[in-house]
Amino acid sequence: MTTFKTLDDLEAGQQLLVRIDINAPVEDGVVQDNRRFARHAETLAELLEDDHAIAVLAHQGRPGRDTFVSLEQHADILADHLDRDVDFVADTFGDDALAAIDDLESGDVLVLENARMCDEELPEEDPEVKAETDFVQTLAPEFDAYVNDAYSAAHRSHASLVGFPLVMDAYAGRVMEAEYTANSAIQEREFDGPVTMVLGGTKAEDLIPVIERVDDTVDRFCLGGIVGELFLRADGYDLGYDVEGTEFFDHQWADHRETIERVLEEYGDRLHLASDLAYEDDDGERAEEAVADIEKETSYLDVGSDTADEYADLVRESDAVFVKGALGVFEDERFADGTVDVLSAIAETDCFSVIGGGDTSRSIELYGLEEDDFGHVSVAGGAYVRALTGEGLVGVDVLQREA
Ligand SMILES: Nc1ncnc2c1ncn2[C@@H]1O[C@H](COP(=O)(O)OP(=O)(O)OP(=O)(O)O)[C@@H](O)[C@H]1O
Ligand SMILES: O=C(O)[C@H](O)COP(=O)(O)O
Repeated sequence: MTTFKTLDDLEAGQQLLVRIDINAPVEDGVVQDNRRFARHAETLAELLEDDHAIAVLAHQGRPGRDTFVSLEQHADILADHLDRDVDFVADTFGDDALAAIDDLESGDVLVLENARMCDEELPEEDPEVKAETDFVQTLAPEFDAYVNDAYSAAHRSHASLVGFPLVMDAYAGRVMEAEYTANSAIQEREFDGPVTMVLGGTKAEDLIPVIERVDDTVDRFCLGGIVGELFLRADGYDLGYDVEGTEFFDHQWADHRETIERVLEEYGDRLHLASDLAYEDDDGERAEEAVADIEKETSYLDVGSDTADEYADLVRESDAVFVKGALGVFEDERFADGTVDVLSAIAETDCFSVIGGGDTSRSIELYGLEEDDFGHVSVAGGAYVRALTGEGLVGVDVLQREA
C-alpha cells in the first residue's frame, strides 16, 4: 500500500528540509501546544539520532486571521518537546534564512519562518508550477533531501508541500507514514451497524464536499459548530453571527450557500441539526435557547444540552463514528459540553471511532478523556476526512509519484 520512501530509506548524517504541520490554536497571541508538536517531535528526535542537520518548514494560520503569526513560539514549544535548543530565523528563503541554513551542523534544528508569509506558498497550483517557484528553487539546493511529515496539510497543493518532491530526493516522515496507513485502512473497513459522522468546527468549505462523497458509507451526520449553524441558516433560521475579530460565517455563506441548501434538501433526515444552542449571557454565564425561539443577533458558541443528548444517543446506536471538528468552542470550559458529551459517549461505547482535527483532537487531553478509548486519534482534520472519501491527497501523491 505504502509506495513512498520512508525514513527507513534515508541515509544518516544529511542536511534535511523537513516539512511538518504545527498549525496550532492561538489564544491572545499565545500559541497553544497541541498533539501535533508531540508527534512531529518524535520524527525530529529520530532524525537527530541519525545525526542529520534539520531545517523545519511549517505554516501557521491563514493571512488575514488572528492566528496568522510567526513560528518563533513554535520553535520554543518544539524545543520543550525535544528537550534541546531549537533555533528560529524570521525568514523563509531570503538571505537570513540561507545564512542560518549554511551554519547548520549535525544535530541542529532550525525553524524557518511561517511558509504562508511567502507569496508563492498559498495559491493552489499544480505541483509542477510550485516546483518552479523561487521559494522551492532557492531552498532545494541547500539540502540533501526533503522529508514531508505534514499529513494533515497534504490536501493542500502549496509550494512547501508539493514543490520540493519534484526537484529533490523526498521521503515521508513517521507522522505522514502512520496517518496515511491508519486513514487508508479505514476506507477498507466495513461496518455492520449504523455509521455516524459528527461534523463541526469552522471549516465548512472542507466538510461540505465530504458529506457528498461519503454518501454511500455514512448513514447520518450530526452537525455542530460553525458548519452546523450555516446549515441552520439554510434551514431558515436567522443565525450565524461572528464573534468580534473572527470571520467564519459570511464568506463561507456567500461561497457555499447554494451547495448547503442543496445538500440540506437532498439529505433531509440524515442530516441532524442542533435543536438548541448555547451562548454567553449578560452575566458571562452559559445560557441556552431552542433554535426555534432564536430572535437575537448573538454568537452561539456550542450546541445545547438537548442536542448533545440526541447526538450522544445516535452515537450509542452506532457501529462506527467519525468526528471532525468540535461542536462548540471547547477551549472555553463554558462551551465545551457539546463536544465533551459526544466524545464521552463515543469513549464509553465499543464502536470503532476516529477523532480528527488538529484543534479538535486537543479536547481529548483538555477534558481528561483517554486516547485509548478511541479507535484512532488523528492530528489531521481536512486531510483525514478527505482520505475517508477515497480521494487522494496531493502531498501524498507527489511523494508516491517520485518514489
Ligand atoms: N460556534 C462556534 N463558534 C466559533 N468557533 C467554533 C464554534 N464551534 C466550534 N468552534 C471552533 O472550531 C475549532 C475546531 O475546528 P476546526 O475547523 O478549526 O478544525 P480542526 O479540528 O482543527 O481541524 P483541522 O485540522 O482541519 O484544522 C475549535 O477550535 C472551536 O473553538
Ligand atoms: O490545520 C490544518 O488542518 C492544516 O494545517 C491545514 O490548514 P488550513 O486548513 O489552514 O489549510
